Amino acid sequence: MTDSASTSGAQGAGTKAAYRRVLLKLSGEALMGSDSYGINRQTIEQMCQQVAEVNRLGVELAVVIGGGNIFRGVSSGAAGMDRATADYMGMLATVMNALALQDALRQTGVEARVQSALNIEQIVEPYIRPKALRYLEEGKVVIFAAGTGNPFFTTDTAAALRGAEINAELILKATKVDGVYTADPVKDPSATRYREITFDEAIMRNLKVMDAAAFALCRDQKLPLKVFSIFKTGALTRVVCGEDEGTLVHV
Ligand SMILES: Nc1ncnc2c1ncn2[C@@H]1O[C@H](COP(=O)(O)OP(=O)(O)O)[C@@H](O)[C@H]1O
Ligand SMILES: O=c1ccn([C@@H]2O[C@H](COP(=O)(O)OP(=O)(O)O)[C@@H](O)[C@H]2O)c(=O)[nH]1
Repeated sequence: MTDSASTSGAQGAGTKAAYRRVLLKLSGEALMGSDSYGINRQTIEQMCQQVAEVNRLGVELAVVIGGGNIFRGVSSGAAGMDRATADYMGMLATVMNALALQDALRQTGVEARVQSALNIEQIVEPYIRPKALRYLEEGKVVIFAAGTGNPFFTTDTAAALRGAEINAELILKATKVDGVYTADPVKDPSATRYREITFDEAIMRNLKVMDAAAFALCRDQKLPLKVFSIFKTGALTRVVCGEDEGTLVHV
């Protein structure tokens, strides 16, 4: 936990934020909600409400959005394709999600800017770090699209990378499960949830809630990570307020 809340002025409706700047990794696949493809309207609206709440608390929020709801380089739909080509398609999928999220946030009354790691300037502005920092200081949500801009990576790694670049105090991984478990809870119902765990232990135990490259980058940069459910109402605010929610992964 940081002590920045006292200096951030991040207060609202009796709730006090524990962080000044955070990076939220939003799973593309989780955006599908109960659908089998694309973006579920109810899920994205619910997420936008939560983002708006955090924005109102005065917390600077950047988002890295995934693309698994549309295309994944390693999916069966990409079987037989050149891996790098499939990954570029996956990155383009994240740009579509970023635009959808920006639009949904605008409808919720939150100003957001999209920056892409791949140049598609007719659609979104390119990633320019100082500009992203300026937007954050202005209270705008910055959505980082196209992952790291490189094939063979994931948006989890992009979250760790951008989180380190913008000096985020915490990476928030909003996903389909409510934390890190002793085993994949989808496959093993007897798995139990950790309240906290170190990066080394998570890597050593091969707990696959985030890929190893992302874990390693967070660990090396001493960037703590909270894993929590995208579907639990109010969970994002509780995490940002330092409450007991999900799993904290730390050095
Ligand atoms: N030890 C574990 N604890 C929690 N989730 C796990 C674990 N091992 C595998 N998972 C799976 O990892 C998924 C989240 O990671 P990932 O596939 O990267 O999803 P996302 O689309 O959120 O990036 C969860 O839905 C869960 O089923
Ligand atoms: O830096 C990156 C980020 C993403 N991707 C591609 O984009 C897809 C979608 O991202 P991801 O699987 O991380 O999305 P999520 O799991 O959040 O739905 C990946 O499968 C990769 O094919 C990539 O090649 N490089």
